[in-house]
Amino acid sequence: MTQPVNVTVTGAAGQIGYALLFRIASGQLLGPDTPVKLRLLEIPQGVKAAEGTAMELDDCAFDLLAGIDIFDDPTAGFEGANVALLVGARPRGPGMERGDLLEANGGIFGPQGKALNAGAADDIRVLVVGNPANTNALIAQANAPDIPAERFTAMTRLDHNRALSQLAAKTGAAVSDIRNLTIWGNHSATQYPDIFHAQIGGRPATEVVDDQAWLEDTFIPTVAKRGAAIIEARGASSAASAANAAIDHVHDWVNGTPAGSWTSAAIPSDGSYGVPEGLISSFPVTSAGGAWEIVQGLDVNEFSRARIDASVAELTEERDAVKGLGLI
Ligand SMILES: NC(=O)C1=CN([C@@H]2O[C@H](COP(=O)(O)OP(=O)(O)OC[C@H]3O[C@@H](n4cnc5c(N)ncnc54)[C@H](O)[C@@H]3O)[C@@H](O)[C@H]2O)C=CC1
Ligand SMILES: O=C([O-])CC(=O)C(=O)O
Repeated sequence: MTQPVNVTVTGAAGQIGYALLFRIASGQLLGPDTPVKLRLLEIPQGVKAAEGTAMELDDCAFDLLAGIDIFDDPTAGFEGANVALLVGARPRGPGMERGDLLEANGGIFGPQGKALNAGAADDIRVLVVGNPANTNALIAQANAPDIPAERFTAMTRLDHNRALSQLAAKTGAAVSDIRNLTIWGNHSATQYPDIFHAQIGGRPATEVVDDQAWLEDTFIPTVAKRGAAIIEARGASSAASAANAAIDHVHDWVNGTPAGSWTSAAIPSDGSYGVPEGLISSFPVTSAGGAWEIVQGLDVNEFSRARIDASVAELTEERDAVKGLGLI
């Protein structure tokens, strides 16, 4: 029998946690042959609810679930972790931008970075979901100097999936016919969903869409502001779709992306496409052998350049702000 993989989930008693844990335990995160041990990390007030969720996980009798432990101490929670999903953080409410959460949430990720550094397994892979995700990932990474920097990533897969779905609805194509969309930049309203390299059924997406006004005035703002639209409609921020995207991100990171297509993830920049080295920014990425790689050599037109630059400028401001707060 394969050794179980230790998966630590923070914010396990929250709404994303509730949508996520059952899917991890059923094998959707790592695949149908990999048993998992869940390590649920909560704040003390969240432990009782996490215990309730653990009871329900038991009641599913998942074949692949090799154990559940619950912690309120990050050092214990990340001990031996192979995969860490950093979800636990405050969600925004109506009228807020995700960056407004920096002060409330930034303080969570330094201690968690230190705890990961102290005790996580050598192959640790970290996905930050808690907002503002890119900059929180930067904070965790800065506090974990012994972990390779590229193991810290932030989630823009939900934005990517939203863009796929909007483009499918506009063109009547199946989602599976669409390839090589990209989300660039920050998981915020400045993100840039780029269809200039995308293909639909083998044809350039721009040619199939053939509607620049829709691209500028509908597609880009709909994708970029979808989180706020969900909050407005549901009265709470997206949960099941966020959990789904976290599953997609880690699944592809560990198991690889399909040949001939890429996805989007926020990973540390190596300076590609003019994004300052070290910023955790969303790129077109493929994964092979358990590592993300930025797709190279794409032409970036003027329209795209301006939008990528604006989102990267916001990331730079957030990095400077957390420097100012002494978090990195
Ligand atoms: N990157 C993305 O695409 C998305 C990010 N998010 C973000 O994910 C985060 C979580 O959202 P929800 O689950 O809806 O929130 P929630 O409020 O339902 O749950 C958050 C949970 O985290 C726990 N928590 C708080 N501080 C913690 C700490 N230091 N350690 C461990 N647990 C802690 C809380 O007790 C709570 O149970 C929010 O910041 C939200 O904005 C949400 C949707 C998409
Ligand atoms: O919008 C929010 O605050 C939650 C989130 O990140 C999303 O749904 O993309």
